[in-house]
Amino acid sequence: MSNVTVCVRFRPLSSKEKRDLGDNICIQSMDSETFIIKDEKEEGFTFSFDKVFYEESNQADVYEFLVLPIVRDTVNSINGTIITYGQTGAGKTYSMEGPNILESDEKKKGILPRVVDGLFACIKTSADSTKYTVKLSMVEIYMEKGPF
Ligand SMILES: Nc1ncnc2c1ncn2[C@@H]1O[C@H](COP(=O)(O)OP(=O)(O)OP(=O)(O)O)[C@@H](O)[C@H]1O
Repeated sequence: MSNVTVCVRFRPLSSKEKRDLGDNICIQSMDSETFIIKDEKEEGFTFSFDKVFYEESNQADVYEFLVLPIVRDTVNSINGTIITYGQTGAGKTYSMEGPNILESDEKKKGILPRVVDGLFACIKTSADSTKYTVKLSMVEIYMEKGPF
């Protein structure tokens, strides 16, 4: 795997989307790395990623595959960055924070609270007596402007 891991995540349709558009989706899953999008003429286009998180995937799946390796590297002084990218309503905030940044439901909490827990859990179990300084920053780029 390269130094950059690129995944795609599908979110479930909202009740409004189901009401307005029905619950047909144009995605056909091939496997955990590949899916096909069918256009209105039923022509299929195949896309592959390091991992595809389908709509039934949960926050822990995303954390374990994508984020935990970065957390582990960080404890070994290797910088890491996690970027969520997509149109409005795609699910960036949900993946990063969870349904609410103060989410206390273990299953629903997003990447950010898991990173903080994971980072300190890794430091706690590290065998040697290394002294750690932890710095973490978050930025939002909106309309190609920022960081905010
Ligand atoms: N994997 C998911 N499972 C369940 N609900 C989800 C999931 N991803 C997103 N949602 C829901 O979809 C809605 C839109 O998601 P979210 O606010 O995260 O989008 P966003 O990409 O951050 O949008 P914006 O760019 O407008 O801030 C929210 O109500 C969120 O709770």
